[in-house]
Amino acid sequence: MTLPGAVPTTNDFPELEEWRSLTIHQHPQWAEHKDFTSVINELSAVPPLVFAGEVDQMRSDLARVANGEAFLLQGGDCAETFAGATADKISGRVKTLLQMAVVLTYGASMPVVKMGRMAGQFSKPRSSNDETREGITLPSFRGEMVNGFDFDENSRIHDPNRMLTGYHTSASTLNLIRAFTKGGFADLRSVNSWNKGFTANPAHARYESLAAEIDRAIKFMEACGADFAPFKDTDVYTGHEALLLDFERALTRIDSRTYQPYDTSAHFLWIGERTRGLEDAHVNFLSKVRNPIGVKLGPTTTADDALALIDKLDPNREPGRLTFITRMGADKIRENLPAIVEGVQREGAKVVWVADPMHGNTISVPSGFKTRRYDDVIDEIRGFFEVHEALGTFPGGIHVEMTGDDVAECLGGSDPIEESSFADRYETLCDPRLNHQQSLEIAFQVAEYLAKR
Ligand SMILES: O=C[C@H](O)[C@H](O)COP(=O)(O)O
Ligand SMILES: C=C(OP(=O)(O)O)C(=O)O
Ligand SMILES: [Mn+2]
Repeated sequence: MTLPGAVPTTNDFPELEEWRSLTIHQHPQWAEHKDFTSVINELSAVPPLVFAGEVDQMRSDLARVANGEAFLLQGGDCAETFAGATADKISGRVKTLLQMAVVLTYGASMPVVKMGRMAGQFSKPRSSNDETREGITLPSFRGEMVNGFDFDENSRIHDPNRMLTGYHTSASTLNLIRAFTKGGFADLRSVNSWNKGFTANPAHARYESLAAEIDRAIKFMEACGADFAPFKDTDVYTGHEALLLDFERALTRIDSRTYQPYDTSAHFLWIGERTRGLEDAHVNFLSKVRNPIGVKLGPTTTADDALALIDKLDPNREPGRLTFITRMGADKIRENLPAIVEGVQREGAKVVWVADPMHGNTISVPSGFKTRRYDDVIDEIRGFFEVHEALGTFPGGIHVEMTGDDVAECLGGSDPIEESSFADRYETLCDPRLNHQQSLEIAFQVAEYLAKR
């Protein structure tokens, strides 16, 4: 659609400023910082990280998920780090995501929409504002776009200049994701061959037959002379929690085709469990941009909460606009989810339902590490599938904290991670992630459920 006249600017959209007068939780204390205004001015002028057309494409891909015609895989670090934006680490994560996606595509017999918690996942809501170690209390670490992880007074200051580093690190990460996924690296046959490393591990013998089926399907396509050119490229979208509204507002631009505001910091943005207050700043701001939006729903969510969020964030009931990411905990999902899904069903709204099996299953072990048990993660996913199957709704996807590295942060899996490995291989700055093997195992198990549906 081309509209006549000059393209408006964000100044022509006063509703983009409404959030400023509302209650805002989990926001950095940096408005008085001497560099705050210059940073915001700079961020308001930098090029967008994503284009509105791609955002629209993702919304329509998610509409297919809402309609039960595609499955969503969203994964990446709990908290990305600036130092972690290296070619090796980014390719490890992209590779793992693509490997999972191939297995899920086969299991679901449908396209998989792929989204990294990548290229922008640099800010964290925390349970507590402060952290105390050996009698010293400092502000909590809130992600590298806010403050530093090192436990010293200087590092924990909320510094708006970090938003600029966050922007540039997101840009270089996204550049590499695009290069990998459009430059032949994502070729279906290579991705499938990487999965052979997983099944070669005797601990994963039970997944061999599924892996062999996928391999045979690809060989069959080759034998038939199928053209593999379209399978050399793929789309990997980006998404992060839209926590820092200063940053999100500064990256918002008016699309020259539609004259509508888009938050160009990522394709997809979600609102966290701690900031989803209906009348609060985060819900207000995200209701004003055209991106597909997610909301995390924790164990206290009621059907009325979900319906009110739909009215605010998806008043036109547009499939693909709104994703509910449920994170109840393995022990609560079967009890809490049905009423919410039934309420949404009664209303006739079409949302994407996604399971985050991580955030309701965090525990602390005596050595002090935060962890999650692989079995709880799988159990929450299983509960999510059971509820949707019973209600006739579509379990649209999974959202996991994962990495391509061989870390030891979550317990268990078929090649089990034990607590004794945490001392050497626990690297996350916030929540524990599934390592490469655990991530693939989740994909194989979910593919088995999807194949049975
Ligand atoms: O990633 C989610 C939250 O930021 C995280 O779970 C909060 O962790 P905390 O309870 O240690 O603050
Ligand atoms: C903060 C997060 O989750 P939640 O809002 O569900 O706690 C997260 O996804 O890292
Ligand atoms: Mn997390």
